[in-house]
Amino acid sequence: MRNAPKQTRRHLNAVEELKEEDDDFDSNIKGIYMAGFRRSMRLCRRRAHSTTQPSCHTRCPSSCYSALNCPYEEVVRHLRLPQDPHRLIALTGPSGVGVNELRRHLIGMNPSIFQGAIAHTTRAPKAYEESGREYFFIGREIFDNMVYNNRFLEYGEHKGNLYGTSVESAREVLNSGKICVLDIEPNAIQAVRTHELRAYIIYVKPPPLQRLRETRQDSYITTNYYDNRPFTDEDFLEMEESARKIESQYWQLFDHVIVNDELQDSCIQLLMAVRKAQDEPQWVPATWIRPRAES
Ligand SMILES: Nc1ncnc2c1ncn2[C@@H]1O[C@H](COP(=O)(O)OP(=O)(O)OP(=O)(O)O)[C@@H](O)[C@H]1O
Repeated sequence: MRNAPKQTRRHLNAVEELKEEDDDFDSNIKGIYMAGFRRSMRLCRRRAHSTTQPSCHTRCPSSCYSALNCPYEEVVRHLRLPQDPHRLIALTGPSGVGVNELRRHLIGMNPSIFQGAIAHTTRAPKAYEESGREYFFIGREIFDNMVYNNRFLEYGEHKGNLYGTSVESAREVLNSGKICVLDIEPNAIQAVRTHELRAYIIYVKPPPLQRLRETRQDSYITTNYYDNRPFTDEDFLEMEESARKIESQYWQLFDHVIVNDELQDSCIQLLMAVRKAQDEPQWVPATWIRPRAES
């Protein structure tokens, strides 16, 4: 689509406008409700990647302490106690690598254990939608207020509507005893690495180019024009370039890396990583265990 001639592009823009109502990703997959799994949010993120002016924003952790700016971070070995809430699982990676696919599979494997966080939006609900099920439908003023009060882990604008994942939504899943599984942009990692959410960060890495070509033969990439189309080599190269940038900036914050080659293998690796995160001792920032030592 990036190379579409002007005439085609104009036509695509018109199609895009006509399809404005179809912004969201299918919310009910095999009878399992996928709260928080939304194409609109992903498209908003993708646009942020392609411009220098980010349209997605993330929350500054309460202390604004940044492990990114600090060459060393004090860590301690920590085992979650059975009575403690689960650690949040945050999946991240370059666009198109399969972050959502893996998240969807994980939740689908056992929806009574894994759950996404319900997002907030300022867009109007559709006839079949209920606030608190597909989204929390709120007015712009309330949304702005939530932004002002630092209540979103990340938020962004898409087609004039605001979308965001709140700390409370994630907390609610964790407090219910389930494991909250989010897909986030790398720049939101800091927002979930908190004493409360204790996020376990899983980076989804693309396999080498030849394996991308082989494994994605029958896969489709979601474009900004809402038409799913087969992957091209240009998409793969873009994905690799994006992966390089993400890795150079965030590698030290990843708890686990999954090379998303064969989907089935990746799903098994993901399940094992999630179990380890919850049930085995892990290195975590010392400030999570002794919050006061942070200042
Ligand atoms: N291991 C894999 N093998 C084959 N196809 C895959 C694999 N992983 C993901 N896919 C397919 O690649 C496409 C893009 O995956 P997905 O939508 O999960 O990307 P993403 O990382 O969430 O990126 P974005 O947020 O930009 O959509 C989907 O069609 C998905 O089914």
